[in-house]
Amino acid sequence: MISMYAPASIGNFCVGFDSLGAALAPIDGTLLGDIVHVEAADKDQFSCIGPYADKLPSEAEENLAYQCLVHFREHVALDMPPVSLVLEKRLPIGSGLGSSACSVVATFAALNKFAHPALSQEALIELMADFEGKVSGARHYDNITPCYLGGLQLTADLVPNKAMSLPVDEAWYYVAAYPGFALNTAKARAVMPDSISSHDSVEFAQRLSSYCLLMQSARFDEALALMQDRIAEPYRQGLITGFSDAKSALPELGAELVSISGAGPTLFTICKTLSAAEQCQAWLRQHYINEHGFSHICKLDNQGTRAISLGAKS
Ligand SMILES: Nc1ncnc2c1ncn2[C@@H]1O[C@H](COP(=O)(O)OP(=O)(O)OP(=O)(O)O)[C@@H](O)[C@H]1O
Ligand SMILES: N[C@@H](CCO)C(=O)O
Repeated sequence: MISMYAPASIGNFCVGFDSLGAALAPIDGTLLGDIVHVEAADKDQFSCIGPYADKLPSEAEENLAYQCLVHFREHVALDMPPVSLVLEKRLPIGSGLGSSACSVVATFAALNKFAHPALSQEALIELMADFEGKVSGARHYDNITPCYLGGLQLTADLVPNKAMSLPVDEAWYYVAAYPGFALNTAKARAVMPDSISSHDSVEFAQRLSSYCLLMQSARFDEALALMQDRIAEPYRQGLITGFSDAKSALPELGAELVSISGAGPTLFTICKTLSAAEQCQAWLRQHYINEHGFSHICKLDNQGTRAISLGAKS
């Protein structure tokens, strides 16, 4: 059996709306992401299990992982033997952690490993983006490529091979806090204006290009000082109860940055020390997260999607 794990990710990464994303690895070893199991069977079978399986439509046809299987069989690997495909749905839906991307990436990566079709990495990434775009309201790569390739990725149609990896300060910690309610990505996109002014678009280009060059030059603190989201956050923060309070409170506890993860409602902080990350997490547990939420202190996941053995930590 092939068991493929795909990690959660932060879309937008504050300065890179639809263009910059990072994969997350909780420091306690928790597998924060979806797992897909594929093995040979007498006929194609699909099932969805795991803590968030009951939050998805019960019809297989409406599950992205099943749709990926059908597409793969009909258009990519026509001679693939029948398979049993099990999606272990471990990320909440509409969380801002790239939940649909996780299912799509884990499914295609598992099927790709099982059937070995002649598909380039770029073609596989495009296929993944097509399927994630079906539910999020637009086609973008900023959850897909960090989830698949790991690390921090500059990622878009114009980027060579769809993704370029950026170096990061390995000492930084990221606290990801899911408050316990869903925010639909399409809804969070709909509150944004259709167009932005030439001033704002020039500023966005300056900020993102400077950020990437500074990161590439290992001038991490200067890059961090540029981290502001003027594209999505002003419009989305009103959809996320508690975000403004967290944005005000956490810098006093050592957060260098507080921003929305993807379309929200998960927020993330960047901290330079573990003790600052722990203080931020304690505040978030008390003030931001309800009984259905969770938080993790993370590093970036530099491995991305990978085959795991079934004894792996959950
Ligand atoms: N395997 C799947 N994983 C996640 N969502 C799925 C899956 N299959 C179908 N869906 C549907 O896709 C939609 C996903 O919504 P949305 O894009 O808001 O969530 P998301 O991908 O979890 O968000 P985010 O990227 O912010 O974590 C929901 O309507 C959900 O029912
Ligand atoms: N870049 C996407 C990510 C969605 O998780 C958005 O912000 O809408």
